[in-house]
Amino acid sequence: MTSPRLRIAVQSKGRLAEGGMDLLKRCGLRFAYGRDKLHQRAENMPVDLMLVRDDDIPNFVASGACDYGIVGENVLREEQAAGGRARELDVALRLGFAGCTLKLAAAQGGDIRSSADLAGKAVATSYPALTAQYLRERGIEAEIVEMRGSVEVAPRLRIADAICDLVSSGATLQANGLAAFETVLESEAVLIRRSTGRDPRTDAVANVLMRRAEGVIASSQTKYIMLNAPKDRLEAIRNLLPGADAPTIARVAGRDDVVAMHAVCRERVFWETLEALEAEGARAILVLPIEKMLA
Ligand SMILES: Nc1ncnc2c1ncn2[C@@H]1O[C@H](COP(=O)(O)OP(=O)(O)OP(=O)(O)O)[C@@H](O)[C@H]1O
Ligand SMILES: O=P(O)(O)OC[C@H]1O[C@H](OP(=O)(O)OP(=O)(O)O)[C@H](O)[C@@H]1O
Ligand SMILES: [Mg+2]
Repeated sequence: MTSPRLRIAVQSKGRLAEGGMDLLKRCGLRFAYGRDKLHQRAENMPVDLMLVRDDDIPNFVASGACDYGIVGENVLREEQAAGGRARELDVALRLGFAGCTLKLAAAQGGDIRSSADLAGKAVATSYPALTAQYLRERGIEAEIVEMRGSVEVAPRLRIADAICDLVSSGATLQANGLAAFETVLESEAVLIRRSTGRDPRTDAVANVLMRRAEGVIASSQTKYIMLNAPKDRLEAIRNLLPGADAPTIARVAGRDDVVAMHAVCRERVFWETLEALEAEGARAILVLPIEKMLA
């Protein structure tokens, strides 16, 4: 008897779709070019993708229709706060993209500046269970007004006094004259699965993909830095490298005063870092992307 194929639920279109497919491809999965918009069969591993609405993903995984799913943590936690089968799920891996924050916000310069000010008021949100839970935990009684989207217009329409919605750049809040005052949840894309009762055969395939995904995620946040450093500034330069393990030091042909330093930096390398390195005497600074990494 042939082994079952691993079924992963991925958003069909939207903010998680591209990042999810991109991650899976970088983990080595190859798909036949777009024959079916709702189902993609990997050619080189026993993996099928189900392309669905993101809101359905927690329940598809909980019910066993799919084995794993890629979804925003906000959607997972909302389904869990609402009760039901999503409570049988856990986060197998944090995926490091689609970062956003679920925040309470109200009119800039208005009377509502903290959750305590929401007593007796109305809060519009697409995340009614998480919002209610947050307020309940603080002993605040407020009315929840559920909206599917465009939540930021609610105060202007006098549907609600405040909102609880996702914020990324903050541009939507600002455009609507709103200011955030508290964070309900920090979110990013996550890989979810049932906590118990998984098939060990499909799980073995998932484990291979997760190990690769860890490498892809780590390498996308990691850079390889090469530079020439004056010998007497080595310690200062080394201390400026963000999240670097012990660097490699090598001789530079024909130079006694300078060495080459190579290091893997596990944190983002900003222009400011390069300028600070240069100020310490580093020269020929190269920042290279790392394509794959197994730690
Ligand atoms: N402004 C944002 N910046 C970054 N990530 C976001 C932002 N808004 C939402 N997200 C994340 O991306 C996920 C999907 O957002 P998207 O807008 O594509 O969903 P949707 O409109 O519910 O799509 P669907 O049609 O599949 O139901 C959200 O659940 C959240 O985790
Ligand atoms: O902080 P920003 O970068 O401005 O992003 C936040 C906005 O993005 C999302 O909306 P989306 O575009 O998905 O529209 P929606 O209201 O239909 O959900 C979210 O619901 C906010 O409205
Ligand atoms: Mg949705």
